[in-house]
Amino acid sequence: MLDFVQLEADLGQEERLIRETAREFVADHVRPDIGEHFENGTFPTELIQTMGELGFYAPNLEGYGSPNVSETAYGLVMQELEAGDSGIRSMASVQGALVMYPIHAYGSEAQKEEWLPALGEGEAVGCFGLTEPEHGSNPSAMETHAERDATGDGYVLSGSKTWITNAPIADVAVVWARDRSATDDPVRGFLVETDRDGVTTPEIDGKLSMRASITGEIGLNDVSVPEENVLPGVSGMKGPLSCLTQARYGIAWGAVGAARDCFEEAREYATEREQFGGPIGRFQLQQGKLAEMATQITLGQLLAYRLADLKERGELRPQHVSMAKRNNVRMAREQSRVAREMLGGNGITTDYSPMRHLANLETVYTYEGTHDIHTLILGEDLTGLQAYQ
Ligand SMILES: Cc1cc2nc3c(=O)[nH]c(=O)nc-3n(C[C@H](O)[C@H](O)[C@H](O)COP(=O)(O)OP(=O)(O)OC[C@H]3O[C@@H](n4cnc5c(N)ncnc54)[C@H](O)[C@@H]3O)c2cc1C
Repeated sequence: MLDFVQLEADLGQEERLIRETAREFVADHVRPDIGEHFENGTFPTELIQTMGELGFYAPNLEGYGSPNVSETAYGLVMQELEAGDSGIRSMASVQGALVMYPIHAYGSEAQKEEWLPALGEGEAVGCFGLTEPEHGSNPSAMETHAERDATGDGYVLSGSKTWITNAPIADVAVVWARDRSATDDPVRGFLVETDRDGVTTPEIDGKLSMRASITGEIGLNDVSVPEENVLPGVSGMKGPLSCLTQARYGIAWGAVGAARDCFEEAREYATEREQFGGPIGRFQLQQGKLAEMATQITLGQLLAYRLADLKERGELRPQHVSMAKRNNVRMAREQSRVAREMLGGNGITTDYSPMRHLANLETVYTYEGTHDIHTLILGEDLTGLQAYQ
Protein backbone atom coordinates (compact mmCIF):
# COMPACT_ATOMS: atom_id res chain seq x y z
CA MET A 1 0.00 0.00 0.00
CA LEU A 2 1.20 3.46 -0.86
CA ASP A 3 3.16 4.99 2.05
CA PHE A 4 5.77 6.79 0.02
CA VAL A 5 7.41 8.88 2.75
CA GLN A 6 7.15 6.11 5.36
CA LEU A 7 4.65 7.76 7.65
CA GLU A 8 3.68 4.37 8.98
CA ALA A 9 7.19 3.84 10.37
CA ASP A 10 6.26 6.24 13.19
CA LEU A 11 3.06 4.46 14.20
CA GLY A 12 2.81 2.98 17.67
CA GLN A 13 1.95 -0.67 18.21
CA GLU A 14 -1.68 0.06 19.04
CA GLU A 15 -2.05 2.25 15.97
CA ARG A 16 -0.61 -0.47 13.72
CA LEU A 17 -2.94 -3.05 15.21
CA ILE A 18 -6.02 -0.88 14.75
CA ARG A 19 -5.04 0.00 11.19
CA GLU A 20 -4.51 -3.69 10.43
CA THR A 21 -7.86 -4.64 11.98
CA ALA A 22 -9.68 -2.08 9.84
CA ARG A 23 -7.76 -3.11 6.69
CA GLU A 24 -8.58 -6.79 7.25
CA PHE A 25 -12.22 -5.96 7.96
CA VAL A 26 -12.45 -4.15 4.62
CA ALA A 27 -10.69 -7.00 2.77
CA ASP A 28 -12.88 -9.70 4.32
CA HIS A 29 -16.27 -8.00 4.69
CA VAL A 30 -16.46 -4.96 2.41
CA ARG A 31 -14.56 -5.64 -0.81
CA PRO A 32 -16.26 -8.92 -1.73
CA ASP A 33 -19.80 -7.46 -1.99
CA ILE A 34 -19.52 -3.70 -2.06
CA GLY A 35 -19.88 -3.43 -5.84
CA GLU A 36 -23.14 -5.35 -5.64
CA HIS A 37 -24.41 -3.20 -2.76
CA PHE A 38 -23.54 -0.10 -4.75
CA GLU A 39 -25.42 -1.40 -7.79
CA ASN A 40 -28.44 -2.42 -5.71
CA GLY A 41 -28.44 0.74 -3.60
CA THR A 42 -28.21 -1.20 -0.35
CA PHE A 43 -26.09 -0.91 2.78
CA PRO A 44 -24.61 -4.08 4.31
CA THR A 45 -26.53 -3.70 7.58
CA GLU A 46 -25.10 -6.97 8.90
CA LEU A 47 -21.77 -5.14 9.27
CA ILE A 48 -23.11 -2.53 11.69
CA GLN A 49 -22.61 -4.70 14.73
CA THR A 50 -19.33 -6.17 13.49
CA MET A 51 -17.97 -2.64 13.11
CA GLY A 52 -19.06 -1.92 16.66
CA GLU A 53 -17.38 -5.05 17.99
CA LEU A 54 -14.17 -4.06 16.20
CA GLY A 55 -14.27 -0.61 17.84
CA PHE A 56 -14.79 1.56 14.76
CA TYR A 57 -17.33 3.93 16.31
CA ALA A 58 -15.64 6.88 18.03
CA PRO A 59 -12.78 4.84 19.51
CA ASN A 60 -11.06 8.18 20.29
CA LEU A 61 -13.60 8.98 23.01
CA GLU A 62 -12.89 8.18 26.63
CA GLY A 63 -15.09 6.10 28.89
CA TYR A 64 -18.51 4.44 28.44
CA GLY A 65 -16.85 1.54 26.64
CA SER A 66 -14.75 3.65 24.26
CA PRO A 67 -11.03 2.76 24.28
CA ASN A 68 -9.70 6.33 23.88
CA VAL A 69 -7.24 5.52 21.11
CA SER A 70 -5.01 8.19 19.58
CA GLU A 71 -6.35 10.62 16.99
CA THR A 72 -3.97 9.03 14.48
CA ALA A 73 -5.46 5.61 15.17
CA TYR A 74 -8.95 7.01 14.73
CA GLY A 75 -7.90 8.66 11.46
CA LEU A 76 -6.36 5.41 10.22
CA VAL A 77 -9.64 3.60 10.83
CA MET A 78 -11.47 6.20 8.73
CA GLN A 79 -8.80 5.90 6.02
CA GLU A 80 -9.13 2.12 5.81
CA LEU A 81 -12.93 2.15 5.88
CA GLU A 82 -13.12 4.71 3.07
CA ALA A 83 -10.60 2.69 1.05
CA GLY A 84 -13.46 0.17 1.11
CA ASP A 85 -16.28 2.59 0.37
CA SER A 86 -17.28 6.11 1.44
CA GLY A 87 -20.64 4.67 2.54
CA ILE A 88 -18.95 2.41 5.10
CA ARG A 89 -16.87 5.32 6.42
CA SER A 90 -19.99 7.50 6.52
CA MET A 91 -21.69 4.93 8.75
CA ALA A 92 -18.78 5.12 11.20
CA SER A 93 -18.50 8.93 10.95
CA VAL A 94 -22.17 9.53 11.66
CA GLN A 95 -22.40 7.00 14.46
CA GLY A 96 -19.15 8.13 16.09
CA ALA A 97 -18.50 11.78 15.34
CA LEU A 98 -22.05 13.04 14.85
CA VAL A 99 -24.04 11.01 17.37
CA MET A 100 -21.72 9.62 20.05
CA TYR A 101 -19.54 12.75 20.16
CA PRO A 102 -22.36 15.22 21.02
CA ILE A 103 -23.77 12.84 23.62
CA HIS A 104 -20.29 12.42 25.10
CA ALA A 105 -19.48 16.15 24.99
CA TYR A 106 -22.86 17.67 25.88
CA GLY A 107 -25.07 14.88 27.22
CA SER A 108 -26.29 14.23 30.75
CA GLU A 109 -24.93 11.29 32.70
CA ALA A 110 -28.16 9.39 32.06
CA GLN A 111 -27.98 10.06 28.30
CA LYS A 112 -24.37 8.91 28.19
CA GLU A 113 -25.13 5.71 30.04
CA GLU A 114 -28.20 4.98 27.99
CA TRP A 115 -26.72 5.57 24.55
CA LEU A 116 -22.91 5.51 24.40
CA PRO A 117 -22.28 1.80 25.05
CA ALA A 118 -25.17 0.73 22.79
CA LEU A 119 -24.06 3.00 19.94
CA GLY A 120 -20.41 2.08 20.42
CA GLU A 121 -21.19 -1.62 20.11
CA GLY A 122 -23.47 -1.11 17.12
CA GLU A 123 -26.50 -2.38 19.01
CA ALA A 124 -28.20 0.94 18.38
CA VAL A 125 -27.90 3.13 15.28
CA GLY A 126 -27.91 6.92 15.39
CA CYS A 127 -28.33 9.70 12.86
CA PHE A 128 -27.66 13.44 12.85
CA GLY A 129 -30.39 15.80 11.68
CA LEU A 130 -29.11 19.24 10.77
CA THR A 131 -29.79 19.84 7.03
CA GLU A 132 -33.30 20.90 6.02
CA PRO A 133 -34.96 21.01 2.61
CA GLU A 134 -34.51 24.79 2.40
CA HIS A 135 -31.36 25.16 4.51
CA GLY A 136 -28.19 23.24 3.60
CA SER A 137 -25.07 25.39 3.54
CA ASN A 138 -26.67 27.82 5.98
CA PRO A 139 -28.06 25.58 8.72
CA SER A 140 -28.38 28.46 11.19
CA ALA A 141 -31.49 29.52 9.21
CA MET A 142 -33.17 26.23 10.24
CA GLU A 143 -36.93 26.20 10.66
CA THR A 144 -37.25 23.07 12.79
CA HIS A 145 -38.28 24.27 16.21
CA ALA A 146 -39.23 23.18 19.69
CA GLU A 147 -41.90 24.71 21.95
CA ARG A 148 -42.49 23.98 25.61
CA ASP A 149 -45.43 21.59 25.96
CA ALA A 150 -48.54 22.43 28.01
CA THR A 151 -47.16 20.86 31.20
CA GLY A 152 -43.82 22.64 30.86
CA ASP A 153 -42.02 19.31 31.44
CA GLY A 154 -40.98 18.72 27.87
CA TYR A 155 -40.97 19.97 24.30
CA VAL A 156 -42.94 19.56 21.11
CA LEU A 157 -40.77 19.36 17.99
CA SER A 158 -41.90 20.30 14.49
CA GLY A 159 -40.07 20.50 11.19
CA SER A 160 -38.25 18.40 8.67
CA LYS A 161 -34.70 17.36 8.00
CA THR A 162 -33.38 15.90 4.77
CA TRP A 163 -30.35 14.10 3.38
CA ILE A 164 -29.88 12.38 6.71
CA THR A 165 -27.47 9.43 6.60
CA ASN A 166 -28.97 6.37 8.30
CA ALA A 167 -32.27 8.06 9.22
CA PRO A 168 -34.39 5.13 7.93
CA ILE A 169 -32.52 2.59 10.08
CA ALA A 170 -31.78 4.77 13.11
CA ASP A 171 -33.02 4.13 16.64
CA VAL A 172 -32.22 7.66 17.72
CA ALA A 173 -31.74 10.96 15.93
CA VAL A 174 -29.75 13.90 17.23
CA VAL A 175 -32.07 16.66 15.99
CA TRP A 176 -30.94 20.28 16.01
CA ALA A 177 -33.84 22.68 16.44
CA ARG A 178 -34.52 26.24 17.57
CA ASP A 179 -35.94 26.48 21.07
CA ARG A 180 -38.72 29.01 20.62
CA SER A 181 -39.53 29.07 24.31
CA ALA A 182 -36.13 30.60 25.17
CA THR A 183 -34.89 34.12 24.48
CA ASP A 184 -33.29 34.49 21.00
CA ASP A 185 -34.45 31.01 19.87
CA PRO A 186 -31.13 29.22 20.55
CA VAL A 187 -30.33 26.04 18.63
CA ARG A 188 -30.53 23.04 20.96
CA GLY A 189 -29.80 19.33 20.45
CA PHE A 190 -32.64 16.85 21.08
CA LEU A 191 -32.30 13.08 21.30
CA VAL A 192 -35.35 11.85 19.44
CA GLU A 193 -36.12 8.13 19.49
CA THR A 194 -37.41 7.32 16.01
CA ASP A 195 -40.34 5.28 17.33
CA ARG A 196 -41.92 8.36 18.92
CA ASP A 197 -45.34 9.38 17.62
CA GLY A 198 -45.05 11.89 14.81
CA VAL A 199 -41.57 10.82 13.60
CA THR A 200 -41.22 9.58 10.01
CA THR A 201 -37.96 8.59 8.32
CA PRO A 202 -38.60 7.85 4.62
CA GLU A 203 -35.67 6.76 2.48
CA ILE A 204 -34.38 8.95 -0.34
CA ASP A 205 -33.86 6.93 -3.50
CA GLY A 206 -32.56 7.74 -6.96
CA LYS A 207 -29.06 8.55 -5.67
CA LEU A 208 -26.23 8.15 -8.18
CA SER A 209 -23.62 8.67 -5.46
CA MET A 210 -23.11 7.04 -2.06
CA ARG A 211 -25.36 4.23 -3.20
CA ALA A 212 -24.09 1.82 -0.54
CA SER A 213 -25.36 4.11 2.21
CA ILE A 214 -28.88 4.65 3.47
CA THR A 215 -30.07 8.25 3.29
CA GLY A 216 -33.42 9.58 4.38
CA GLU A 217 -35.55 12.40 5.69
CA ILE A 218 -36.75 13.03 9.22
CA GLY A 219 -40.29 14.34 9.50
CA LEU A 220 -41.21 15.77 12.91
CA ASN A 221 -44.92 16.30 13.25
CA ASP A 222 -45.61 17.65 16.77
CA VAL A 223 -43.26 15.14 18.38
CA SER A 224 -43.26 15.19 22.18
CA VAL A 225 -39.92 14.72 23.87
CA PRO A 226 -39.26 14.98 27.60
CA GLU A 227 -36.88 17.55 29.06
CA GLU A 228 -34.34 14.79 29.77
CA ASN A 229 -33.91 14.27 25.99
CA VAL A 230 -32.36 17.71 25.53
CA LEU A 231 -28.56 17.79 25.42
CA PRO A 232 -27.97 19.98 28.48
CA GLY A 233 -24.37 21.00 27.80
CA VAL A 234 -24.66 23.13 24.70
CA SER A 235 -26.75 25.91 23.24
CA GLY A 236 -26.32 27.65 19.89
CA MET A 237 -24.71 26.67 16.59
CA LYS A 238 -21.54 25.63 18.45
CA GLY A 239 -23.36 22.35 19.15
CA PRO A 240 -23.78 21.07 15.59
CA LEU A 241 -20.65 22.84 14.29
CA SER A 242 -18.38 21.19 16.85
CA CYS A 243 -19.73 17.79 15.78
CA LEU A 244 -19.06 18.64 12.15
CA THR A 245 -15.45 19.48 13.01
CA GLN A 246 -15.05 15.95 14.43
CA ALA A 247 -16.63 14.32 11.38
CA ARG A 248 -14.72 16.48 8.91
CA TYR A 249 -11.48 15.47 10.61
CA GLY A 250 -12.39 11.84 9.85
CA ILE A 251 -13.30 12.74 6.27
CA ALA A 252 -9.91 14.38 5.71
CA TRP A 253 -8.37 11.00 6.56
CA GLY A 254 -11.03 8.95 4.83
CA ALA A 255 -10.70 10.68 1.47
CA VAL A 256 -7.02 9.73 1.40
CA GLY A 257 -8.12 6.10 1.77
CA ALA A 258 -10.46 6.32 -1.22
CA ALA A 259 -7.73 7.94 -3.31
CA ARG A 260 -5.18 5.34 -2.22
CA ASP A 261 -7.51 2.53 -3.22
CA CYS A 262 -7.95 4.10 -6.66
CA PHE A 263 -4.19 4.45 -6.99
CA GLU A 264 -3.56 0.81 -6.05
CA GLU A 265 -6.20 -0.37 -8.50
CA ALA A 266 -4.69 1.77 -11.30
CA ARG A 267 -1.11 0.72 -10.51
CA GLU A 268 -2.03 -2.96 -10.58
CA TYR A 269 -4.02 -2.57 -13.77
CA ALA A 270 -1.20 -0.67 -15.45
CA THR A 271 1.27 -3.47 -14.78
CA GLU A 272 -1.12 -6.20 -15.99
CA ARG A 273 -3.05 -4.71 -18.90
CA GLU A 274 -1.16 -5.12 -22.15
CA GLN A 275 -1.52 -2.97 -25.26
CA PHE A 276 0.90 -2.57 -28.17
CA GLY A 277 2.80 -5.64 -27.00
CA GLY A 278 3.43 -4.85 -23.34
CA PRO A 279 1.97 -3.47 -20.10
CA ILE A 280 0.41 -0.01 -20.38
CA GLY A 281 2.43 0.93 -17.28
CA ARG A 282 5.55 1.21 -19.45
CA PHE A 283 4.13 4.22 -21.26
CA GLN A 284 5.31 7.56 -19.92
CA LEU A 285 1.79 9.00 -20.04
CA GLN A 286 0.55 6.32 -17.64
CA GLN A 287 3.60 6.67 -15.40
CA GLY A 288 3.01 10.42 -15.27
CA LYS A 289 -0.51 9.81 -14.00
CA LEU A 290 0.69 7.40 -11.32
CA ALA A 291 3.48 9.75 -10.24
CA GLU A 292 1.06 12.64 -9.86
CA MET A 293 -1.49 10.47 -8.05
CA ALA A 294 1.12 9.15 -5.60
CA THR A 295 2.38 12.68 -4.96
CA GLN A 296 -1.07 14.13 -4.31
CA ILE A 297 -2.03 11.24 -2.02
CA THR A 298 1.20 11.65 -0.08
CA LEU A 299 0.53 15.37 0.41
CA GLY A 300 -2.99 14.54 1.64
CA GLN A 301 -1.56 11.97 4.04
CA LEU A 302 0.90 14.51 5.43
CA LEU A 303 -1.90 16.98 6.10
CA ALA A 304 -3.99 14.31 7.82
CA TYR A 305 -1.11 13.20 10.05
CA ARG A 306 -0.38 16.82 11.00
CA LEU A 307 -4.03 17.35 11.90
CA ALA A 308 -3.83 14.35 14.21
CA ASP A 309 -0.85 15.90 16.02
CA LEU A 310 -2.64 19.23 16.43
CA LYS A 311 -5.81 17.49 17.65
CA GLU A 312 -3.84 15.45 20.16
CA ARG A 313 -2.29 18.66 21.54
CA GLY A 314 -5.64 20.43 21.69
CA GLU A 315 -4.45 22.96 19.10
CA LEU A 316 -6.65 21.93 16.20
CA ARG A 317 -8.82 24.76 14.89
CA PRO A 318 -11.94 24.20 12.75
CA GLN A 319 -10.19 26.14 9.97
CA HIS A 320 -7.37 23.57 9.94
CA VAL A 321 -9.99 20.90 9.42
CA SER A 322 -11.64 22.94 6.66
CA MET A 323 -8.37 23.11 4.76
CA ALA A 324 -7.80 19.37 5.06
CA LYS A 325 -11.38 18.37 4.22
CA ARG A 326 -11.39 20.73 1.26
CA ASN A 327 -8.01 19.67 -0.09
CA ASN A 328 -8.14 15.95 0.51
CA VAL A 329 -11.64 15.45 -0.88
CA ARG A 330 -10.87 17.51 -3.98
CA MET A 331 -7.65 15.53 -4.39
CA ALA A 332 -9.48 12.20 -4.05
CA ARG A 333 -12.20 13.30 -6.45
CA GLU A 334 -9.64 14.34 -9.08
CA GLN A 335 -7.42 11.30 -8.66
CA SER A 336 -10.29 8.81 -8.72
CA ARG A 337 -11.16 10.22 -12.13
CA VAL A 338 -7.59 9.71 -13.35
CA ALA A 339 -7.58 6.14 -12.02
CA ARG A 340 -10.89 5.46 -13.77
CA GLU A 341 -9.44 6.73 -17.01
CA MET A 342 -6.38 4.47 -16.69
CA LEU A 343 -8.67 1.45 -16.50
CA GLY A 344 -10.19 2.18 -19.88
CA GLY A 345 -13.61 0.64 -20.49
CA ASN A 346 -13.26 -1.69 -17.51
CA GLY A 347 -13.02 1.43 -15.37
CA ILE A 348 -16.70 2.24 -15.74
CA THR A 349 -17.87 -0.99 -14.11
CA THR A 350 -18.41 -1.99 -10.49
CA ASP A 351 -15.80 -4.73 -10.99
CA TYR A 352 -13.20 -2.06 -10.20
CA SER A 353 -13.36 0.53 -7.46
CA PRO A 354 -12.42 3.91 -9.04
CA MET A 355 -15.76 4.81 -10.65
CA ARG A 356 -17.62 3.83 -7.46
CA HIS A 357 -15.24 5.98 -5.40
CA LEU A 358 -15.58 8.79 -7.93
CA ALA A 359 -19.37 8.70 -7.69
CA ASN A 360 -19.23 8.58 -3.87
CA LEU A 361 -16.80 11.47 -3.71
CA GLU A 362 -19.38 13.73 -5.34
CA THR A 363 -21.30 13.43 -2.07
CA VAL A 364 -18.21 13.77 0.09
CA TYR A 365 -17.34 16.96 -1.83
CA THR A 366 -20.80 18.32 -0.96
CA TYR A 367 -21.63 17.09 2.53
CA GLU A 368 -20.06 18.24 5.79
CA GLY A 369 -19.66 21.71 4.28
CA THR A 370 -19.40 21.96 0.51
CA HIS A 371 -16.02 22.63 -1.08
CA ASP A 372 -17.20 26.23 -1.68
CA ILE A 373 -18.16 26.76 1.95
CA HIS A 374 -14.77 25.53 3.16
CA THR A 375 -13.16 27.92 0.70
CA LEU A 376 -15.10 30.76 2.32
CA ILE A 377 -14.19 29.58 5.83
CA LEU A 378 -10.52 29.70 4.83
CA GLY A 379 -11.02 33.04 3.09
CA GLU A 380 -12.46 34.51 6.25
CA ASP A 381 -9.66 33.09 8.36
CA LEU A 382 -7.01 34.49 6.03
CA THR A 383 -8.51 37.97 5.58
CA GLY A 384 -10.74 38.54 8.59
CA LEU A 385 -13.51 39.35 6.09
CA GLN A 386 -16.60 37.17 5.84
CA ALA A 387 -17.87 36.40 2.33
CA TYR A 388 -20.85 34.12 2.99
CA GLN A 389 -23.56 36.68 2.35
C1 LIG B 1 -25.61 11.41 0.60
C2 LIG B 1 -25.71 12.59 1.55
C3 LIG B 1 -25.68 12.35 2.92
C4 LIG B 1 -25.84 13.43 3.82
N1 LIG B 1 -25.89 13.18 5.18
C5 LIG B 1 -26.23 14.19 6.02
C6 LIG B 1 -26.49 13.93 7.42
O1 LIG B 1 -26.31 12.78 7.90
N2 LIG B 1 -26.93 14.94 8.21
C7 LIG B 1 -27.13 16.21 7.72
O2 LIG B 1 -27.55 17.07 8.49
N3 LIG B 1 -26.89 16.49 6.41
C8 LIG B 1 -26.45 15.52 5.55
N4 LIG B 1 -26.24 15.80 4.21
C9 LIG B 1 -26.54 17.14 3.70
C10 LIG B 1 -25.32 17.94 3.29
O3 LIG B 1 -24.59 18.34 4.41
C11 LIG B 1 -25.82 19.12 2.42
O4 LIG B 1 -26.21 18.57 1.17
C12 LIG B 1 -24.76 20.20 2.26
O5 LIG B 1 -24.55 20.90 3.44
C13 LIG B 1 -25.13 21.20 1.14
O6 LIG B 1 -26.41 21.69 1.31
P1 LIG B 1 -27.42 21.70 0.08
O7 LIG B 1 -27.42 20.34 -0.53
O8 LIG B 1 -28.72 22.24 0.57
O9 LIG B 1 -26.79 22.67 -0.98
P2 LIG B 1 -26.91 24.27 -0.99
O10 LIG B 1 -26.54 24.83 0.34
O11 LIG B 1 -28.22 24.65 -1.56
O12 LIG B 1 -25.75 24.63 -2.02
C14 LIG B 1 -25.91 24.56 -3.45
C15 LIG B 1 -24.63 25.12 -4.08
O13 LIG B 1 -24.48 26.50 -3.72
C16 LIG B 1 -23.21 26.72 -3.14
N5 LIG B 1 -23.31 27.77 -2.12
C17 LIG B 1 -24.15 27.81 -1.04
N6 LIG B 1 -23.93 28.92 -0.31
C18 LIG B 1 -22.91 29.58 -0.93
C19 LIG B 1 -22.20 30.79 -0.65
N7 LIG B 1 -22.46 31.54 0.42
N8 LIG B 1 -21.23 31.18 -1.52
C20 LIG B 1 -20.92 30.43 -2.60
N9 LIG B 1 -21.54 29.29 -2.91
C21 LIG B 1 -22.53 28.86 -2.07
C22 LIG B 1 -22.79 25.37 -2.56
O14 LIG B 1 -21.38 25.27 -2.43
C23 LIG B 1 -23.37 24.42 -3.59
O15 LIG B 1 -22.47 24.26 -4.65
C24 LIG B 1 -25.99 14.74 3.31
C25 LIG B 1 -25.96 14.96 1.92
C26 LIG B 1 -25.82 13.90 1.05
C27 LIG B 1 -25.81 14.18 -0.44
